[in-house]
Amino acid sequence: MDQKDFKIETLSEQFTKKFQVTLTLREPINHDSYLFRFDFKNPKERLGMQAIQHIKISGFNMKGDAVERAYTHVFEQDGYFQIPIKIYRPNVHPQFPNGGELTPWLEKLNLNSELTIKRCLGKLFYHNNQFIVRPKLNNTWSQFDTVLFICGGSGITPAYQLIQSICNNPNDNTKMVILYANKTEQDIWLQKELNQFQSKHKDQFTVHFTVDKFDENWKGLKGHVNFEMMASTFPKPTETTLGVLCGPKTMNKLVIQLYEQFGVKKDNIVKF
Ligand SMILES: Cc1cc2nc3c(=O)[nH]c(=O)nc-3n(C[C@H](O)[C@H](O)[C@H](O)COP(=O)(O)OP(=O)(O)OC[C@H]3O[C@@H](n4cnc5c(N)ncnc54)[C@H](O)[C@@H]3O)c2cc1C
Repeated sequence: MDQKDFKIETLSEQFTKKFQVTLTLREPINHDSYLFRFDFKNPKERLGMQAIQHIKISGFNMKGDAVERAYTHVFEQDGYFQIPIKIYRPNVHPQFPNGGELTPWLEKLNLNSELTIKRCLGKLFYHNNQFIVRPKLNNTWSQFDTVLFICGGSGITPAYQLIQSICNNPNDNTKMVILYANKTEQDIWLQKELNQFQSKHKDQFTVHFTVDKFDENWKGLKGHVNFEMMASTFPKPTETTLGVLCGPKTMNKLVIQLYEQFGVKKDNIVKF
């Protein structure tokens, strides 16, 4: 697709059609997360979306009510795609005795079950070195020299999709720096893959991990993301700096304030 040909309306069918996929694999990643694999009926089919778009999975809560949630695939090949999913189990967190609505159902779903998904247009559209910020409201392509990311936990997946797309596009020299926050090192998703992107694209991509709890072997950053951490890891923002974020609600609220305080233009701050 060429930039000039892009119109949200032309993609509307892609984003309204619901279809069935089969859960074929659920491999543990750590204590509360799995890599889910979903297969299409047609072994040649793909999600075929631009970065950064997600899907919505429909399912049920424990009461049997229909629930829909957003997920971002991190890998796809002909016939299937994979998504890491964190499970919010009941009776784990004192504030949330019932756990999450959809993910406990996903954890218990039998392999080879069919489930319904649909493709969705996210808050940022990337194609060929250019972006549309908030594509539901705006049709203007912009170019950014630098993309800053602040992600927490499972919020890495949309960022990873964009990092992958930019690093794999030889015509895109956009610089990227990510601050990725987790409770412990075991909670970090895609650590190996992010480190590999950093080694392969030294001049373009830098990743910084920060964790709340650590032992004496931990070499990364420590504690919650704050202004000082941003100042020591991010380049000074300009008009063409994009600041993206994806994490838990309370973290997102703080990160938006931090980006503004750090000098990222308000219009260039995007929450996935
Ligand atoms: C664009 C986008 C892409 C996303 N991509 C992914 C992805 O690739 N992978 C992924 O895992 N998620 C992703 N998410 C998050 C996902 O959409 C769901 O919000 C998440 O799976 C929780 O769904 P739920 O119905 O189980 O929980 P909900 O009922 O929605 O409740 C979730 C909230 O309840 C609280 N909570 C409930 N139980 C617990 C518990 N045991 N411990 C701690 N807190 C608890 C937390 O505040 C948590 O945020 C994405 C979200 C967006 C917006």
